[in-house]
Amino acid sequence: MNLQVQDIAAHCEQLPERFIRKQDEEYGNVTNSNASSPAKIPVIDVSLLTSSHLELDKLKTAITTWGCFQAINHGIEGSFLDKVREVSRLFFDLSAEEKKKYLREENDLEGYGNDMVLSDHQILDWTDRLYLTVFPKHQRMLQFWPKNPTDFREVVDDYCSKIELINQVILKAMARSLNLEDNCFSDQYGTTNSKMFARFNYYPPCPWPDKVLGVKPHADGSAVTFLLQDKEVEGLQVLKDGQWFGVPIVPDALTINVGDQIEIMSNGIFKSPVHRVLVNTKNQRITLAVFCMPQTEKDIGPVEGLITDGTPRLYKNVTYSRDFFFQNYQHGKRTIDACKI
Ligand SMILES: O=C(O)CCC(=O)C(=O)O
Ligand SMILES: [Fe+2]
Repeated sequence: MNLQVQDIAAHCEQLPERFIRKQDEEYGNVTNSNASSPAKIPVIDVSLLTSSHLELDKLKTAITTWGCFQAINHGIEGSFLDKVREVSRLFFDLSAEEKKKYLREENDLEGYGNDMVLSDHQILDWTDRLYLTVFPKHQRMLQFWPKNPTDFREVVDDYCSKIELINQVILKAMARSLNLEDNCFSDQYGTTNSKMFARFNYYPPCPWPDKVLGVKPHADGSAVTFLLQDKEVEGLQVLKDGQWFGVPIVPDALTINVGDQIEIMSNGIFKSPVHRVLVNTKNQRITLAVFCMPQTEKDIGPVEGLITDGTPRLYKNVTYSRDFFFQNYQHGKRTIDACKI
């Protein structure tokens, strides 16, 4: 039977071999060493992005260097963020039997389960996930949307609609920070059917925290990712200049990072950061990552206005699909490298 990580954490006395990380496993050109420092990830006041040049400059600096920032004053109440955390926790608190109603198919992402196994050599992440397509709405697979807690669906729907509004603000601000037309990034999303996926991540406490990773080093295949961190337990690290930095918890902030698709659209100016997750012996950690991106059928590519004699085009036009992402990820390659000219 396919055990979830939550079951393994509760019942196994020995760490199953499949989870043991290789200390020197490579992803792109990244080495997976243990060392890390606390990070000074920039904090951006979203409410100022429409009026303040200073804040726009801060945003630009943040995403050209770190590729991520902590967003405050984004318009979502702290009490509502707590509600989102609560329904996420209540779902993972359900019995194993109850959660299995939402189990994903073996070779599909949608639904509840641990790592999708893509190859025999794959090292598994110490995490269980619930993965849901949220937008476009007609592509929701409601059989995977928990009925319990009873307000789960409503809260997630509401939260994701609020995230979409923030996404629009951020995309416009990114464009303006480069003196481009407001809509130059959002236009590439297509007028309908742009995509949003929600991934609820559950990291059980782990008796062998040095031997596993919550999530292996990766960059997101999204355009922009919105992460609601656990309120108390840290674990996320981001790679900058070859060094790992811990991402601290900022109360009521959303941790926002650029994904590969904005790196491509910005012709490499904005960076899609490599990140990973560590786990600990004592505390479970629950996060919610929301991935926003253009409709899959649509080609994306660098914005014309950014291509000049001095700054030639760095990326091809590509259709950045989920399959395209996983074909590269499976072989320890960065998808963005396959998009380079
Ligand atoms: O749980 C986290 O802190 C990050 C999760 C993540 O990187 C992802 O879901 O892509
Ligand atoms: Fe990620």
